[in-house]
Amino acid sequence: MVTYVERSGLQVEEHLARFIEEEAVPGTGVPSEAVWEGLAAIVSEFGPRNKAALETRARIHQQIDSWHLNNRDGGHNPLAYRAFLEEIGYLVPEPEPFSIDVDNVDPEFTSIAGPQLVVPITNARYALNAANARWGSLYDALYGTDALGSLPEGAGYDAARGAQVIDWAKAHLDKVVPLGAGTWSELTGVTFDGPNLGLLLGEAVTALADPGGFAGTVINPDTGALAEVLLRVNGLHIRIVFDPTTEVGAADPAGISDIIVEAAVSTIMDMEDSVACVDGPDKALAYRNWLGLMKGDLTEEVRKGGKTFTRALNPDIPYTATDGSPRVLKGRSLMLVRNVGHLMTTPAVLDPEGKEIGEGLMDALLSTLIAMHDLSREGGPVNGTEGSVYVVKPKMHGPDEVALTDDLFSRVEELLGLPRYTVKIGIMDEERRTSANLAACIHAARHRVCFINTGFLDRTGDETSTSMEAGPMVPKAEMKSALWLKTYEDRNVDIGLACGLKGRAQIGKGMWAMPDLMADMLAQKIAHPLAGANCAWVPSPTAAVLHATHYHIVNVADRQDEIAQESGGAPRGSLDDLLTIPLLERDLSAEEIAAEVDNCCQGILGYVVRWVNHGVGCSKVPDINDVGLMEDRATCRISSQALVNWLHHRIVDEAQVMKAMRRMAEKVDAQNAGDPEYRPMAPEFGSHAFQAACDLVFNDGNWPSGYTEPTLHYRRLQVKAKEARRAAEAAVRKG
Ligand SMILES: CC(=O)SCCNC(=O)CCNC(=O)[C@H](O)C(C)(C)COP(=O)(O)OP(=O)(O)OC[C@H]1O[C@@H](n2cnc3c(N)ncnc32)[C@H](O)[C@@H]1OP(=O)(O)O
Ligand SMILES: O=CC(=O)O
Ligand SMILES: [Mg+2]
Repeated sequence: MVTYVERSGLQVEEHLARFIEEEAVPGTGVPSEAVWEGLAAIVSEFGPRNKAALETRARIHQQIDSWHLNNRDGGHNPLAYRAFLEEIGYLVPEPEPFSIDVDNVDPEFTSIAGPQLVVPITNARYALNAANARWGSLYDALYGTDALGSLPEGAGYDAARGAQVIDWAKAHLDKVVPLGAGTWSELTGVTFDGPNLGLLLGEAVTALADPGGFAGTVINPDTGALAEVLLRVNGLHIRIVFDPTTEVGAADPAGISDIIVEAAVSTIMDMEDSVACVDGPDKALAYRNWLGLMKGDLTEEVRKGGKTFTRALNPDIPYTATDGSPRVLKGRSLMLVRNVGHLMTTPAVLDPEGKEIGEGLMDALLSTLIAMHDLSREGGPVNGTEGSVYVVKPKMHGPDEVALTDDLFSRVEELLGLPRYTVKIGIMDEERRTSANLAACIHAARHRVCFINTGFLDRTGDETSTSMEAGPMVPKAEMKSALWLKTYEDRNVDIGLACGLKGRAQIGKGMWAMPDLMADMLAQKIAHPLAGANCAWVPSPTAAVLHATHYHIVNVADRQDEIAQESGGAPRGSLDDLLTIPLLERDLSAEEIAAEVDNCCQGILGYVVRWVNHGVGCSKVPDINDVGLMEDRATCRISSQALVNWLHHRIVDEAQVMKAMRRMAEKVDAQNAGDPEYRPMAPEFGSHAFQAACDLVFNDGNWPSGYTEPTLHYRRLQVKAKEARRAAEAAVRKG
């Protein structure tokens, strides 16, 4: 039973109300009443506009469905298709050439290219780790993963493996901060005097090939000995740590014990696709962790390797610059908060008619309110130094929806007494109507856009969903080489550059979704900076460390200039290429079909079972080949839409998919057998978790845009209600 309290005509779930009034509001200078009145005003002013945007989505979807049904037999006619899309307002006129006009954006967006980490905000242990992932050990990342081709064996330090790691890391330094003569592995010591760094190679002394790469030193305050030499490559710092008292340092000719790299330059604290927040208490948890991050006092007891310790946010790092002045490096990643999109409503707050309010409306006000603690902080490490709040807005369809977000934040600023455009927004380019009108979308937020990012996972789901009636789609793996996707990635960069994002905002690329395959990531993800992206998403701090090495090699600002020159300001790939539907144009063998069905079913079930039963919004789920894949709502959208599409076009039938679902449920149960909290789906197949997976697949396109949220929320709420009932009955029995 949910308990609500009345606030300014709204019914607010009690945990959320208490959190806002007792924890979030104090210290902001904004009275609680103003927050509730503000929320009520936003709900009444923006609720109808939000609803109208969703109706437009539905209308467009239905028009596109009809068009395909009417035109499917004559073969695809791109000209007629494009004219039709213009006619229904799916494609809007391009704005006149313009440059974004945004002020007070932190250097992490404007000038420092590097990895962007994403983390579920509801997991405080991970969120703290993420904020602290601004810095990470290159030695540890290479040693502890398959980056160099194999995984470590046993628990102790393997000196031979360590030697391989050190060789790789020093060879990397040779590439990105070379010495005037010799190599980093020959280094026996250093001297420093003002801007001059002397690098000793036995009897010989050399300098950095580019002396400007020396940024400063850290001296151990207890011993007065040199603790670190700071280098800077393409704006990113590298800390060479000297500690001959450690096993690694003692064995190193110069006493180097580690190489720490500036890794997660920015981090998205995610309230969207990697979390499972379905009610007031869940939303309060997400907001509470954001509050702790913004106040700087979030902590978490961590039990690990038989020890318990308290994890807190790292302090800044003091050092001495080459001119002798004391300076600090930021100890934490620059944090953004990802709000939910325009689709969902939340039972956490009911409007005066007793209806759920738009969850995105609530996120906008409350996540900005909470960030005011950072804006007003005096002393202590702050998040941004420029007085801005960074919000990522996902899943917007086209420029009108971006304008809605822009206006919403203007109203939020007004209500909270913040200067106009304090809130900067990151636009996820992850719905087809946004990609197809990207310049107009950027234009709609030109005074507050701090990034555009190709969320290719949601975007792939939307590709299938939008063109559901056009025919059967290629298998998931073939989507990656489809014309639309290459065009989408190229055009995003080209349009971003043409709209003046260079030096003012990030152009970002998507997630590496195989968290354990670090060798592959090291080999492949350099493609993102090479493509002109000044950030790209990684799933973990370790991945951030390894991906950082790519930005040492590639100077993104230079790449952006080259790309702009090559493309001559016009996007590579045409709009027609972008709109090319990835239809299946060959016969698939029965084995190919069965493998795709199994693969999709396993991914969906492996993700959904933890979401629905345990409220875990992002999981590493082993695929058919036992490779752990990052699954979140976007990947679940892809897999479920893939099956919906093949069912709809009779590539497979319901019986075949249901059989695969049951078989894969058994497999997922087996994969989770070691988890005492896990509740198996087989042999009954009647649980809400199993039903949720079936709802997503056997719905014949009933969920708007193929989103998974409606069914996941519904099923999770059912499970939570059942658990609450059981707890109440147990309490009664206990007396
Ligand atoms: C399409 C999109 O929207 S993508 C964006 C949404 N996706 C994400 O946010 C991905 C975030 N990543 C994750 O949630 C996790 O990395 C998963 C679920 C993929 C894998 O999690 P696990 O199986 O627990 O990871 P694994 O066991 O390999 O590592 C756990 C350790 O890494 C840390 N870690 C893993 N991922 C992260 C992260 N994203 N941020 C911070 N720390 C992390 C944990 O804190 C833990 O370390 P600790 O014991 O010191 O606390
Ligand atoms: O949000 C990211 C995506 O790929 O979707
Ligand atoms: Mg997404």
